[in-house]
Amino acid sequence: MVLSPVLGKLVSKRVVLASASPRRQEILTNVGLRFEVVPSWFKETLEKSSFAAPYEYAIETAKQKALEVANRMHVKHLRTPDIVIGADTIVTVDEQILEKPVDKQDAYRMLSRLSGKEHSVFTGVVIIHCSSKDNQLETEITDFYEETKVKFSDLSEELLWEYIHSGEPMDKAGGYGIQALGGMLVEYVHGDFLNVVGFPLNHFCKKLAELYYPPLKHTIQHTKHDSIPSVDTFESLSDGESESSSFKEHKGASKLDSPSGVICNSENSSGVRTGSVVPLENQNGVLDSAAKVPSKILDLMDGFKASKALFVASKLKMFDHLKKRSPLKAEDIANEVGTSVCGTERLLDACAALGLLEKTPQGYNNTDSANTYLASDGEYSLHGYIIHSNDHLWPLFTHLESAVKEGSRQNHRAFGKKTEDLFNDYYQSQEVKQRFMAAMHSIAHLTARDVATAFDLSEFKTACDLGGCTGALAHELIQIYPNMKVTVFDLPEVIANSSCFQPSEQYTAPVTFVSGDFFTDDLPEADLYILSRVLHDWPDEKIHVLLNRISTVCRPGSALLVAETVLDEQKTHPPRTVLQSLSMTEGKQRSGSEYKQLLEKYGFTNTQIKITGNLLDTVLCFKKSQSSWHAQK
Ligand SMILES: O=c1[nH]cc([C@@H]2O[C@H](COP(=O)(O)OP(=O)(O)OP(=O)(O)O)[C@@H](O)[C@H]2O)c(=O)[nH]1
Repeated sequence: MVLSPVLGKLVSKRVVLASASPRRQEILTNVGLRFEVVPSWFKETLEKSSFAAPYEYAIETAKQKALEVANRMHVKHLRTPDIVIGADTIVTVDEQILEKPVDKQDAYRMLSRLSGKEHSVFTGVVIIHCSSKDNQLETEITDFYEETKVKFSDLSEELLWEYIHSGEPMDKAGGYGIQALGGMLVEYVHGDFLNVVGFPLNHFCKKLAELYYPPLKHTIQHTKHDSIPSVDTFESLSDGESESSSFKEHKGASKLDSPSGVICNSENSSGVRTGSVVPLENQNGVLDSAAKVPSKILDLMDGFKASKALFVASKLKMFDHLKKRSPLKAEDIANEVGTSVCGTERLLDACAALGLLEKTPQGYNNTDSANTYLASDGEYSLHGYIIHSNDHLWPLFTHLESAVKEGSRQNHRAFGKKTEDLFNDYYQSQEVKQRFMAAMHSIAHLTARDVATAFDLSEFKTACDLGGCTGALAHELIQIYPNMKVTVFDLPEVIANSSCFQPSEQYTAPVTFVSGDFFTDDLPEADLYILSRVLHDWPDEKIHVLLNRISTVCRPGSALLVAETVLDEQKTHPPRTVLQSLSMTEGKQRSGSEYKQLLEKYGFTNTQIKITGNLLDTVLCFKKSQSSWHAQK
């Protein structure tokens, strides 16, 4: 796999695409980049005549779009992204810049100018690395542009108007979409096709490679850096926590003239070359193919060890101890948690190797991520979900072979109980119940902001989160939409245990908790119903009952918001969700078109899907009027 490592460097980062363009989202999603979409509010009104060249205008517009999003996220949502990507596509012909047509006449004006001629398409792209210092947003901006030449055939008036009436030109630079009907107008394309569509992917990957893996200084004159460097060089770099510092080191280093100032992936952190790597490098600082190892496969082989190390360190509350007091030596932690010193030291070293802890001569410290996500009182603690993964999912996955052979969930093998009995257990044992709720709360709290902001929900005055468990999403909704009244509807046993998960702050409009079973009891009235991480869990018969009931209580114009991870149409992405299916629940994960189809069956229309690039995507659909729904059935 030659392409992914450079994008893989972004996996552990909060990446935001500051663009409403569905094409940009698709291009980046298709190559496996996970990102959040936050469309920019920057109005494209810069004075074109003040730029010496059209590409400067495109770059500046892209920069303003991205900066607006970075600032807004930092100030308004108190969430500083790691990276914001912005882009702007323009067309130039006869020294004029064409953007998106404002109406059909404007589209006509643009397309008739392009008819029979060659024009240029420029996309300016900006990558902003953000950080927060003393609550101030700090940015490092990288920009570039790409030009592609496109020639149109002579367009007859009839063809031109037929194309305009298709509606395609309206949201596209220059008034055409080369990827669809507009492709029929094109005689030739010289350059990157995706640049015309709105995002120069090839140049973007090269830019990332340059940023994250600058070539060794002493080899620069030998290196024609026009392709994405080879994989193993990248993969030998660590991912995760240390990434941002490695980016800074590389950036700083690339500005230095002396080769000794370059910190590269074949040097250790003290700048000393590691013996085994040096002799294997070719002139470009890239490992020779004879020395290549299948890193990805090796990582997969070892993945279970890493998971278990994380689970055990979490279960033993090592991250909690280190959050309270650090640095701590292995003996201190062993004493606190009652484990052997030698075993504890090995586990702590493993956690340091995985980038979860820092090891210093004074002892071990939590990384920032460990404080935020792994300590049980961390702001976005995943502790509950990690314990659930260890105690519940791990035993199930050890029986994966039987699960695949039999095509069924392996609760009987893993826990000696049938699925139904195990489920009932959840609501009998207080400890298991709390553990399960803590797991659900971890994920709901972590994803609440994404789900609540994927669409503008301010038009809804009342919402009901069906199966809303601890109310994590409900609390986020009332924070973002202070005029909204939110009800959480869940089983009585769940509601009875939800009080310990409530945030300490007081809200003016509190969340209302109502107990009931959404398969049998009356559903509270609401303008917006929410099903977050519900549908994938249930078999079709149950989903039929649930959606039928929601559809019946939903008034025309009311809406349903579904939060799930939406699979790509091939159902191989995102891998986390595809792997989740292996637990063989009776439910299933769905693609965007499957959700759309499913919801339409129950009278929901105008389905919009937002791929957030994070843990949960969202699907919003509206209830049709009864008459039109029945007419269709
Ligand atoms: O052949 C094609 N050419 C252009 C496009 C699409 O056109 C728009 C260009 O507009 P802009 O760069 O201003 O981007 P917006 O859509 O307004 O989104 P932002 O939120 O990023 O400003 C872009 O969507 C291209 O994809 C096309 O589809 N085909």
